[in-house]
Amino acid sequence: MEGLDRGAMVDTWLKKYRLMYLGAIRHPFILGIRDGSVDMSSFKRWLAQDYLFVRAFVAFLASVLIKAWKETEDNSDVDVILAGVAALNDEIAWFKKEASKWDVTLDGVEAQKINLDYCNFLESLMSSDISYTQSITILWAIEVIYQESFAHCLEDGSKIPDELKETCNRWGNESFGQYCLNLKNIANRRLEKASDDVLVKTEVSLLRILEHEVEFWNMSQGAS
Ligand SMILES: Cc1ncc(CO)c(N)n1
Repeated sequence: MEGLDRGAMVDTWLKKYRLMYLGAIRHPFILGIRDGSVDMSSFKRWLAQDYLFVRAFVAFLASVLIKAWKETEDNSDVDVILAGVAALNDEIAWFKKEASKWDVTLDGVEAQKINLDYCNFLESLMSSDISYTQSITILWAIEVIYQESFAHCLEDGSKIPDELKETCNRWGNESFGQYCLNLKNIANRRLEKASDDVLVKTEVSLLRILEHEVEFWNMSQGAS
């Protein structure tokens, strides 16, 4: 794609798909958490389903780690991803603790169709046929949507109920924001040198992630 400034490919895409992106990071479910009107049964459904999603996400992250190890020269990308792996370890423990606080059972909970579809898509992205450039960009997209969604809940004027503050902090905190920025910088650096084929594949999968993320919030509010 000659003539296109690829220095900040990810930012170009965010502009191009701004409305869809806003649909994901300013979803009514998130706005409900921010203003305290969220239906607690929706929150509990989200909690159990997201736990299942995160278990699949662990495997996806491991696949990105392997690609980074194979395809990068120094250790810096691997270190960024490894920090993400460590954070997911904490996250899984947090889900278990949070679920018991809300009397939500995680063992034996069944994934809803929307969740299964998303997990299947994620699994297709774990294949060794998918380039490191595409996977790191997808990793960034999945993380930044949660980061921007929950950071918005913490911004001025929010009325989040006390018992949901921990959830918002988990993804809305500054160090998670820094992690997302690190992922974004890696993605931009890789995309700058990517072939047109990789660029097209990455853009298409990025759009699908946006759709799956919106669907995931819809599911939390009862869609099936
Ligand atoms: C559905 C979904 N997307 C993104 C994240 C970020 O970790 C998550 N936990 N769940």
